[in-house]
Amino acid sequence: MILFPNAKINIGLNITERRPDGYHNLETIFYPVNIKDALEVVESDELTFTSSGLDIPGRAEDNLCVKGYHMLKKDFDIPPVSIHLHKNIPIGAGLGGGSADAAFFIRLMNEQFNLCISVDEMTGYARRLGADCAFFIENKPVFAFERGDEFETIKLDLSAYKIVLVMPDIHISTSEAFSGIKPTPVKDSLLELITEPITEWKKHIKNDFETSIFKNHIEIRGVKAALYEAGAIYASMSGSGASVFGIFDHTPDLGFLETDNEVFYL
Ligand SMILES: C[C@@](CO)(OP(=O)(O)O)[C@H](O)COP(=O)(O)OP(=O)(O)OC[C@H]1O[C@@H](n2ccc(N)nc2=O)[C@H](O)[C@@H]1O
Ligand SMILES: Nc1ncnc2c1ncn2[C@@H]1O[C@H](COP(=O)(O)OP(=O)(O)O)[C@@H](O)[C@H]1O
Repeated sequence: MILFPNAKINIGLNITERRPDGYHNLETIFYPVNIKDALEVVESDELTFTSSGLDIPGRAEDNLCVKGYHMLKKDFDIPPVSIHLHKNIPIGAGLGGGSADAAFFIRLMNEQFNLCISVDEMTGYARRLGADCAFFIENKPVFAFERGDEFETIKLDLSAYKIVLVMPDIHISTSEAFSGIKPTPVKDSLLELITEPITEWKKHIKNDFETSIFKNHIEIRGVKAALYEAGAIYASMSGSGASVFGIFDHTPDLGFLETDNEVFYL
């Protein structure tokens, strides 16, 4: 069976406090976007993992799909499988690509081997693999809170707009990004701010990672400024970076960004 795990963007990201477990409480909007990997699972004599497309740092046994397999194997009588991942979603980008693969792997195994795992249980399994992994089980726009793994569904439909995603040649790991953060409580919750017209978002909706990441990587700040100059209604770095997205009411000409960055018109 083949599934196509998609990326997400974060619209707003407030990191509010450090938790005793070493994680941070945060609030953000997760919104699914149309940039996808391809994930294939075939029953086999032994567990194997191969990949094509973008290079994935780290060993195959540390891939989140393989971790997902071992996690499920403890609780279910599943056969060995050959996993093939074609990687297209940029890595170290704040797009949750690895988390999407892991969540789609759980969904795929559930369907392929009739494991009868409920959506709530799949969400629980996904949460064990990574904070934003749980979002990709239902894969609908949500307000996320606590570690970013508790959700409230929101009505948000950006299909009338053009979303452009720009990936500079810089990769930032999530833990590196958290090291530059001083948590701050929020005045106005994103759950309220997101209901304002998109034209108002620029004034109030921010990503707390931008301050420290922009200080260390001035090029990323430049990409965001360029998106606003090109007419974006709203632009922001996604998650812990390094990708930046712009929301437009038309398809912009961003040819000038394409020499130094990868640009996706979604
Ligand atoms: C912070 C976000 C916002 O979208 O960053 P992105 O990865 O999407 O950029 C995500 O929730 C990340 O989710 P995910 O990438 O699954 O995080 P994990 O693998 O669980 O954690 C990686 C590391 O990030 C830090 N971490 C992550 C989530 C959180 N709420 N508090 C944290 O402090 C921890 O240091 C942890 O060891
Ligand atoms: N299926 C996968 N796809 C991408 N990265 C993966 C995968 N499985 C494990 N990883 C690891 O996760 C790291 C990317 O995580 P992170 O920096 O949080 O990225 P992102 O910006 O995509 O959320 C990679 O460096 C890689 O070592």
